[in-house]
Amino acid sequence: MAASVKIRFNDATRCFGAFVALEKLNLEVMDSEFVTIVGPSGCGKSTAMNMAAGLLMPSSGSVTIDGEAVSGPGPERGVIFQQYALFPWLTVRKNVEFGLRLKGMKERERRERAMHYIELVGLADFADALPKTLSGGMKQRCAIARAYAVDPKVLLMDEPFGALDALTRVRMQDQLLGTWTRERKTVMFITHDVDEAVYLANRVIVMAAKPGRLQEIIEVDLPYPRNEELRLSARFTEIRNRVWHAVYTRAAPALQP
Ligand SMILES: Nc1ncnc2c1ncn2[C@@H]1O[C@H](COP(=O)(O)OP(=O)(O)OP(=O)(O)O)[C@@H](O)[C@H]1O
Repeated sequence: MAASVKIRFNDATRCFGAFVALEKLNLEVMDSEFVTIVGPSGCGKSTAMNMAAGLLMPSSGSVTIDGEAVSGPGPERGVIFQQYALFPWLTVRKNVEFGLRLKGMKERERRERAMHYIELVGLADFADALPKTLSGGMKQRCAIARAYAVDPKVLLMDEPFGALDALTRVRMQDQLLGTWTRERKTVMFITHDVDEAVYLANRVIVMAAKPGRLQEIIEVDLPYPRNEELRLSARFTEIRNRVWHAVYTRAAPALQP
């Protein structure tokens, strides 16, 4: 069966006053696809994602999810930012249960469901811990479990691993891919890290600035599951170099003196 379009940006444009932050973005993200978005600072990555999240409305054009125009935030879209945004006074489990409580789920079911996702991200031993006792990587895993628990159709992730050290980051990438392989949500993931963009994605969306716009789409025809060996392969290096070239030579020409 052919994959259906999950998220569609249709000439999506966003201005702030006279400033064009994003110009006529046309992009289709397929159901169950993992796309990453890279590009220089200010190219409209977060603007595009916030429009899909319903946190920002297009000035013209539209963004649809399953063919329905996005008109505000909704439970079918899980949003994860670089800052972990956990409730500091709630334990890991209570944080993960939060959205389920809002949905009116009964306590027992809520607890079971929360624990399932807490185990999935490897935090079972920390279910009763408060966020302040967790490392950055653990907090972000908690945020991911919380997003997954409400069973969104789409995960929107804005530089979720940007604040993590290199080793934790690589581990988080593997864990996220493991979860994605099992659950097959549609994922849009913003990053500044070209290696991360290639390692995770089916396709890398390269954007350019002034005005923010789509520059190029690069297919990543590497098989899943992906692993460290793959990162060292000639094919990975070749694709990484293509993305690098698109971002740093074409989307972000050298700064003028
Ligand atoms: N609320 C706002 N008011 C005015 N300008 C804004 C607003 N939000 C974003 N912009 C501008 O729009 C442009 C695109 O911003 P956006 O945050 O989408 O870029 P980005 O590609 O995500 O950047 P970065 O990689 O630095 O996070 C930037 O020049 C930014 O200054």
